[in-house]
Amino acid sequence: MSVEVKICGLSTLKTLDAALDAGADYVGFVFFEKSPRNVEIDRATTLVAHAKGSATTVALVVDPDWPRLDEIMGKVAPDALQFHGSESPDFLRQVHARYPDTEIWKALPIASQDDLGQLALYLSLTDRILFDAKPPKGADRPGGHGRSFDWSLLRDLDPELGFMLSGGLDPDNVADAIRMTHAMAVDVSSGVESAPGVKDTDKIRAFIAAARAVRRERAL
Ligand SMILES: O=C(O)c1ccccc1N[C@@H]1O[C@H](COP(=O)(O)O)[C@@H](O)[C@H]1O
Repeated sequence: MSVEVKICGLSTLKTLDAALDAGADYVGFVFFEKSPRNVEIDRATTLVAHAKGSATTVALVVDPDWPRLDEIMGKVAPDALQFHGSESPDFLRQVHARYPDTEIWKALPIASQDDLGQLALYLSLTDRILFDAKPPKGADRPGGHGRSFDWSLLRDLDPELGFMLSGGLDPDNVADAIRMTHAMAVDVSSGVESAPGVKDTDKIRAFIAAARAVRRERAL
């Protein structure tokens, strides 16, 4: 069984190449000014063009307005949009109508069993659900804090949902996270950095190798 890997928050060619060479399935770029991983449109356009065909390119956005979304879609042209804010199901329906060829992903913040109730609202509208930890109180961004949540909350979910697990993953814990949740895909940002926004090529390689090792074990 194959575990897919996304490396998010890339902003340089060197670290993007490290992720691609190590076999990342997805590479993510953050379009949120308050994030230390925010990338400008011109740089993102270059990075996405470089990655096209090697990995699925994902633009992470947070409650974007239409001009911002149109700019990202018009210039950067990612394969997928990862909505990481409070976007409503109706808004995502409108995004799909406007960009029918683009995958729509939705991040859901999880801290308790009740939070899984959101799944029913978004499942049929999205190509992928991503579970993330809730941000700390007063945080100025909804993700990318290196915080994990109680993975056992996902234990009874149908792995066929194809959900992606994120939040506080790193090379040392990703194998346990996959074994416990049966996630079909994992996503990391802080856990492969040497400082906020500074990706570390050794950690990227170690993370992908650790996730791939679980794939081999599960295939035995
Ligand atoms: O990375 C960010 O700065 C960010 C900003 C706004 C929303 C989401 C963000 N990151 C995403 O959050 C999850 C978990 O990240 P981490 O591995 O715990 O750092 C992941 O999808 C990030 O891409």
